[in-house]
Amino acid sequence: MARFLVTGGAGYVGSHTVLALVERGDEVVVLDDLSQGHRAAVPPGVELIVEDIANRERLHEVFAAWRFDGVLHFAARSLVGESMREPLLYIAENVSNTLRVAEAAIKSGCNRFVLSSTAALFGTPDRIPIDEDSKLAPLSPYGESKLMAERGLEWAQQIHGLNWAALRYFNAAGADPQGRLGEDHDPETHLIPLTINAALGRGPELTVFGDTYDTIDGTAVRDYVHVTDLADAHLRILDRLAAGLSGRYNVGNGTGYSVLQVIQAVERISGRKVPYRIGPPRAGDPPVLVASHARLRHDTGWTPKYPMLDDIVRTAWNWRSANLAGFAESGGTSEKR
Ligand SMILES: NC(=O)c1ccc[n+]([C@@H]2O[C@H](COP(=O)([O-])OP(=O)(O)OC[C@H]3O[C@@H](n4cnc5c(N)ncnc54)[C@H](O)[C@@H]3O)[C@@H](O)[C@H]2O)c1
Ligand SMILES: O=c1ccn([C@@H]2O[C@H](COP(=O)(O)OP(=O)(O)O[C@H]3O[C@H](CO)[C@H](O)[C@H](O)[C@H]3O)[C@@H](O)[C@H]2O)c(=O)[nH]1
Repeated sequence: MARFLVTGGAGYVGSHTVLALVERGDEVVVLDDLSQGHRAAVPPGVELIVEDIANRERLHEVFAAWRFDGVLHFAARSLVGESMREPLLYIAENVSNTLRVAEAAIKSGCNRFVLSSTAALFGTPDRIPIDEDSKLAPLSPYGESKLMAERGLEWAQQIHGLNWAALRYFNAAGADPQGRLGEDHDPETHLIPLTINAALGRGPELTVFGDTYDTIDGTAVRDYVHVTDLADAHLRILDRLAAGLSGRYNVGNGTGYSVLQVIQAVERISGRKVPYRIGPPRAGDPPVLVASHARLRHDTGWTPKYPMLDDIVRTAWNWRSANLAGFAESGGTSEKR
């Protein structure tokens, strides 16, 4: 059994990963300021420290007190659109917070670090599928901030011997197949929950951002990867870091689906019509993002257990239709900044 700190562990991808760690018998402490996360997303028995990771002194105290074997760093600002309005805030916060967590880890002797990174590093990719050697050219301050964080960690490896990995998620999607957790952001910007809310009549009609791309039906194509598969990638990477092996990995299914295909999947699974209209393309949206996960599979044996879009959408639909008000229904609160 090992002990891990999970920053942002009350959020979407973090909470699913916490659950997977607990299920395999690891001890977990969550550090989250609940600006987006939910108390109810933290499993019973897991210590939740409500704190801003920008608090350097507190970080050092937490690392010194718990002597972690590793840290999984999810906490970040992660809205691409917001980053286009607040570039300096995004870069300053995401980079400095990541490096603060790494600094506290190193100082306490904890030398396994996993960074939640992103496909947004690649901007408009030079080839599909995107492998780890594809050109890095972020189109947003959000993507830039994650690239800079990766570079900082590389220096920490060279100079301090930190074993670290960047997991560059493509589009995290779906919900715990047993229905214990799901996706609940405020504001929600992600396609699948927005489409489900539109089908449920609980949100506005969906706007499809552009239908004139050079794709199967003119709408943008993304690689939706099940959040439980993402969680599994973290567990495998932690084992690899224990063997002293660092690396950067793209994490996606290797299959792309268009926005209209997602709408059709939600209609199939829910049995309801999705009200939508076609709008203009969203600034900075690449037409197609699809991952090669060959490196991750080769190095860790990872393969997606839920690669089919219908399965991804079904788990998201099951959770949302059973929790119409999200985590608020299970007594959870989000303590907004
Ligand atoms: N969801 C995706 O499709 C996706 C894709 C690529 C990368 N990522 C990255 O994965 C990570 C998790 O994404 P998510 O979708 O689960 O986001 P999320 O917003 O659901 O989770 C982030 C969590 O971090 C917490 N947090 C934010 N700032 C904090 C701070 N300063 N101090 C303490 N806690 C703080 C929030 O309260 C929240 O619980 C992020 O780093 C994001 O950039 C997500
Ligand atoms: O109302 C909407 C919302 C989204 N989309 C489209 O649906 C697709 C998926 O959009 P999301 O906003 O769900 O996700 P993104 O691909 O924009 O962004 C995700 O992947 C990025 C990597 O490229 C970042 O990592 C980011 O954090 C993560 O949310 C895109 O083609 C987008 O244009 C719509 O048509 N209408």
